[in-house]
Amino acid sequence: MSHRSWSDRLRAAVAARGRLCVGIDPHPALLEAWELPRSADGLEVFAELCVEAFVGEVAIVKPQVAFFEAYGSAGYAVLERTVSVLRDAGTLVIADAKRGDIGTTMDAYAQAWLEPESPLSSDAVTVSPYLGFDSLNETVERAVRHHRGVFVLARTSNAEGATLQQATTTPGGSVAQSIVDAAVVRNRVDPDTVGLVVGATRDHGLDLSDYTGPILAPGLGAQGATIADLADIFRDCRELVLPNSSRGVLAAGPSVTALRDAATRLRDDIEAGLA
Ligand SMILES: O=C(O)c1cc(=O)[nH]c(=O)n1[C@@H]1O[C@H](COP(=O)(O)O)[C@@H](O)[C@H]1O
Repeated sequence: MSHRSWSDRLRAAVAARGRLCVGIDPHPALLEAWELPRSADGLEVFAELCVEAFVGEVAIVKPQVAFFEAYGSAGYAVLERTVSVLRDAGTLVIADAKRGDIGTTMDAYAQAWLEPESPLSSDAVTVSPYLGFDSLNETVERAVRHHRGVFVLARTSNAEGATLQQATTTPGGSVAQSIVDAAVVRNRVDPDTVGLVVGATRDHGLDLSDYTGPILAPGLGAQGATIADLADIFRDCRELVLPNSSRGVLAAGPSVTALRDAATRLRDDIEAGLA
């Protein structure tokens, strides 16, 4: 794969095809709506239709690992094929695996998602910093070595995140802000490597003024966030806001044309709304 930095590859992809990150989240209800079996075979067709619809149109695709893992090794085999077909076609892949553990174990997760020779090798992976930001050090170092990215949960889109993420730390400031601040420091060494996850569903209350890296912003559509919300919530840092929608786009399937139209319409609306 390319030896260009993650930052260069991400910025070039966004410049060419916009900021939208479409999710591949094969919920059982969606398999049913698409008249596919709830099995690894159904998953495979679902993923193939998504790939056909999104490749060449959107910059980034984010498969939600949980919906593949639910089918065990057969589901993982589908995920491996999906990730590699997308990447071979020049679409950036963020594996939404949300891993979080002690550093040495995290490094094994990082090996799975970020090592070039791994069958699950992706351009970036989502991780949880809630075992301590420094538990991610080995993961971030591996990402830098292989020109990949890491997206760290800061302020998530779900209501339940608030009590933990908005709690005040010993030095003062919220837990979520401490994650932002740690990302700012780490990115001074390797720009853009540490991305943040900040939900689009509410005002995050974060000071993002020193942060210039990518922000994955889930919550559009099914969780109720709108493009106007994005424009408002991220008013000072729109350049690398990567809005994510999964069910909001996937509801248009199973027609490849309808899926592609839903994705390109949303992509164009986002570009207009965040201009
Ligand atoms: O990391 C994520 O992508 C994520 C973080 C977050 O705060 N909220 C959130 O919804 N997500 C993921 O983003 C996707 C949102 O899906 P939809 O609600 O269908 O658009 C799911 O795969 C979630 O797991």
